[in-house]
Amino acid sequence: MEIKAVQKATILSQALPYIQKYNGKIVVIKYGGNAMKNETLKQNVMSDVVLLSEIGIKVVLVHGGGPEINYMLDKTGKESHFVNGLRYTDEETMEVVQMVLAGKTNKDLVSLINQKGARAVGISGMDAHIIEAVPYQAKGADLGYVGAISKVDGSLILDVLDKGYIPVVASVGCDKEGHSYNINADTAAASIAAALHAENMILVSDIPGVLKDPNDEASLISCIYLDDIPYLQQSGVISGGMIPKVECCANALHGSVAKAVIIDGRVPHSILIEMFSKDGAGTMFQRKEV
Ligand SMILES: Nc1ncnc2c1ncn2[C@@H]1O[C@H](COP(=O)(O)OP(=O)(O)O)[C@@H](O)[C@H]1O
Ligand SMILES: CC(=O)N[C@@H](CCC(=O)OP(=O)(O)O)C(=O)O
Repeated sequence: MEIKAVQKATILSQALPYIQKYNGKIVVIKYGGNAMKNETLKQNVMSDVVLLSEIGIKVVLVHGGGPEINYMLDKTGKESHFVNGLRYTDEETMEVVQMVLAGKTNKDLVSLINQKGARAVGISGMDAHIIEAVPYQAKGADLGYVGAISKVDGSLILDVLDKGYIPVVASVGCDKEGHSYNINADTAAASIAAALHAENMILVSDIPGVLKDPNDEASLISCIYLDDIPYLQQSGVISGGMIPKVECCANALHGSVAKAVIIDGRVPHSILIEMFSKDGAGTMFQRKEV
């Protein structure tokens, strides 16, 4: 018992400088649908979010909910079709995406945070023009109502933070004519993190990070420099949902976010380990080798 207490005190004393570094700073945490499938895991991640807020860190929670969208589409007999990790989104699919993300998933997370003693405000990228979208058109792909982000207005999020609430943001955007767009949640997190000049953007998934071999969880790449990314893409090391994730980490760093990481939400307190330990967790993205 005594040894455990000493170990805990040591961990806390080592964490103190990091806790001080983040005080009053903005951290954007993107919570992906794959890491929401398990209730215990969800509770753990939300407990960490609440703890960060309690110690004076301004946490912005941006969330996805891909598996839940799949489930609802399945129920209505609609098949999901992905191109480079992005869901082809026709009008019917868009309705389901909006219902799931801005409705069920958003409010479930808000409720969990509130139960843990903090105060969360659930919004979507459509509120107060947070995410202005245009049709996504990269590489000649027509993905229907998938949105690329043309502008972010972070003022509502800043107001919510200043009042001591935790903003919980669903990744749905809107164009100038008021049409809804389906935004990949990693993309939404990176653009919001850049607009708010966040200290850290943490993408929480259910994999250890970027793996050299996606079938081998022990093959974690713990640090990726921006210059390494084209090789990882061209060689096929990253595919599917990892493509937007890696692009987003690069965009966040280009957009003045100090640090971007992909971590494993299945590891208890992985967010705290990432932020408050020397070695961090998962895969960290850096501008250049120093
Ligand atoms: N090199 C890689 N390392 C890890 N995962 C990879 C890699 N390449 C492709 N992937 C895939 O990317 C997925 C993570 O993206 P995604 O499913 O969109 O997660 P989330 O829902 O958490 O945003 C992994 O489950 C894996 O199937
Ligand atoms: C365009 C696009 O693909 N949008 C995503 C939005 C949700 C999301 O990104 O959820 P995860 O974080 O759980 O993957 C989708 O429809 O699944």
